Amino acid sequence: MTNTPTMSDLEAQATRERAAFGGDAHIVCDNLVRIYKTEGVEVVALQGLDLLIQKGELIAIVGASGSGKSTLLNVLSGLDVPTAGLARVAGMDLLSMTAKDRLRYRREVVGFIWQQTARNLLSYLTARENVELPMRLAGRNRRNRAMELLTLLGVDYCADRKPSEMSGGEQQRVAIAVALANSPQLILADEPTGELDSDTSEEVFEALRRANRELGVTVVIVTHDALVSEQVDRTVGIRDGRTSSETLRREGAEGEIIAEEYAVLDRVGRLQLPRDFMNALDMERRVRLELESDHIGVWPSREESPDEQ
Ligand SMILES: Nc1ncnc2c1ncn2[C@@H]1O[C@H](COP(=O)(O)OP(=O)(O)OP(=O)(O)O)[C@@H](O)[C@H]1O
Repeated sequence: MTNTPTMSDLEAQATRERAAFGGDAHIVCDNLVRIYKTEGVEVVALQGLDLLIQKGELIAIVGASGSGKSTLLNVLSGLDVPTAGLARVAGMDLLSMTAKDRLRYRREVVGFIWQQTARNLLSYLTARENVELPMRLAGRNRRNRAMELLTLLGVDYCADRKPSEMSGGEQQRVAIAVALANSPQLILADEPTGELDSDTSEEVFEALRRANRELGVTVVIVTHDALVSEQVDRTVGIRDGRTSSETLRREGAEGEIIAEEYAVLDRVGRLQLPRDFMNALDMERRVRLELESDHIGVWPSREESPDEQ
C-alpha cells in the first residue's frame, strides 16, 4: 500500500514550512501585501514582499520612487497595518497586535528617524529635553542617559540648544539619540540624509553606524544616497513592491571592498531576471534551463524553424 499524503497532511506540512520561514530572524516579512484604496482606486504598494533581517544588521533599502520603501518602513514602525501577509519584528506580530501592544512597540521596541529634520524634534525643547521626552512618556527616569547618547553621537555640545540653533546634521544626530532613548531593538530611518550635503550626510551615517556597532541595534535605512547604500554590508533593492535584488559587501584579502549583486530567489524558487539582461539576449516568455554541477544555465529559447518540426 502506498503512503499517499492526505490533504490535511499536506496542509500540516505547508504550515510547518511556513513557520520555519525566517526562523529566528529579527525582522520577518513574509508575502507582505499593502493595498491602498483612495476614491475607489486600488494601489498595490507592496505585492508579496519577502524580507529577512538578522539581529544587529545594518542594511540599506533602495528603489525607485513609488517602489514601496516608505510603505514598508511604515509597516515595520507599527504606524501602518499591512493588508495581508506576515510581518514580525523581535517576535511580535505586527498584524495581530493589540492597540496597547502597538503603543508599547512604538515607544520601546522601535525608533524612527524621518527625512525632514523638523519632524524629528520638538522645536521648543532643547536637544537634551528632546531625548528625555520618550523616556518620560515610557515612565522611565534614567538621569544620565540623554547626555550619554548625545556624547555617543558626537553632539553633546548641542545639549542645551533648541533645534533652530543647530545645523541639519546636528539635528539628525540628536534625532538618532531621541530614537535610541528607550533602548529600542530596531532603528528605522527614512532618507535620514536626504536634506543634507555630503559631508554632513557622512556624519549622520557614521552616527547610525556607531549606534549599530556599539549598541547592537538593528538599523534599516531607506536611502537614495550612494554614500550610505555603498557602505553597508547589505543593500536590498525593492521594485514594484517586492524585493528584487541584494548587494552583499565583504572585505577582500587586500582590504578592498568586494560588492556582489544577487537576484532574489523567493520561497518557491521564483527569480526575476534583470530587464537589461533579458533585452541583451532577446529573452522573452520562456528560457531554457540547464543544471550544471555548480550553477544553472539560462538560455534564450531556440525557436524551431518550420522545417525542423
Ligand atoms: N497613503 C496612501 N494612499 C494611497 N496610495 C499611497 C499611499 N502611500 C503610498 N501610496 C502609493 O503606494 C506606492 C508606494 O509608495 P511609497 O511611498 O511606499 O514608495 P517609495 O518607494 O517610498 O517612494 P519615494 O522614494 O518616492 O518615497 C506608490 O504608488 C504610492 O503612490
